[in-house]
Amino acid sequence: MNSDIEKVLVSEKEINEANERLGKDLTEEYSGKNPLFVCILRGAAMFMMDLIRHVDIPMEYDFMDVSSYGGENTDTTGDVKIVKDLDTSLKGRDVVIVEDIIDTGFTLDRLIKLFETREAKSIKIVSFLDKPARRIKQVHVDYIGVQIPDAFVVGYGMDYNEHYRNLPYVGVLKPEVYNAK
Ligand SMILES: O=P(O)(O)OC[C@H]1O[C@H](OP(=O)(O)OP(=O)(O)O)[C@H](O)[C@@H]1O
Ligand SMILES: Nc1nc2[nH]cnc2c(=O)[nH]1
Repeated sequence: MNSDIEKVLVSEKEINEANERLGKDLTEEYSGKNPLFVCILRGAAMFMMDLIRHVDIPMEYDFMDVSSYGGENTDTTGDVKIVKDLDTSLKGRDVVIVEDIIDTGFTLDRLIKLFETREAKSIKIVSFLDKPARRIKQVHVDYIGVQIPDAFVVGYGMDYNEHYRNLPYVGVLKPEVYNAK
């Protein structure tokens, strides 16, 4: 285990189990619909690539980069900025927004409103993690991998100051890691 990690919250085994279950559910729901999976960079990249191995139907994907947290800031600003937009039209498409984590809900709330203006036929959300204790915007998350308590997590795509995204599990950092920065 990485020496900066205090505790593993979601193990590799639990990650694989969640992805298998979610992939099966999405395969059933979207059969015959050629859904467009929209990966919200950067955190959700690892999750989406694992998830779609279990989605056994024709589908497409695209990437969008939005940002509300930056650098050493582990709290939300409520201000969501589009850094890179989609290349694919959403008009008439069954869209699945793929997120790594829903925390305050600000990012998702903003994205859903934006995608509605782009005339998507349907919009559903799959998030690997859900942290309901910190919700400010009430958003409906259709598919959830794992619910976690109120803690700032890293790994499996998620960063602290751009580090730890490559860890194959989700964990909590030791307090001294923050103090050292
Ligand atoms: O529910 P919220 O409070 O809005 O938080 C969730 C968002 O925060 C994270 O992204 P972040 O801005 O950290 O960017 P990153 O994915 O590039 O690390 C995560 O990927 C979500 O998009
Ligand atoms: N890395 C990381 N990004 C987040 N964005 C919203 N919540 C979190 C979190 O717990 N960890």
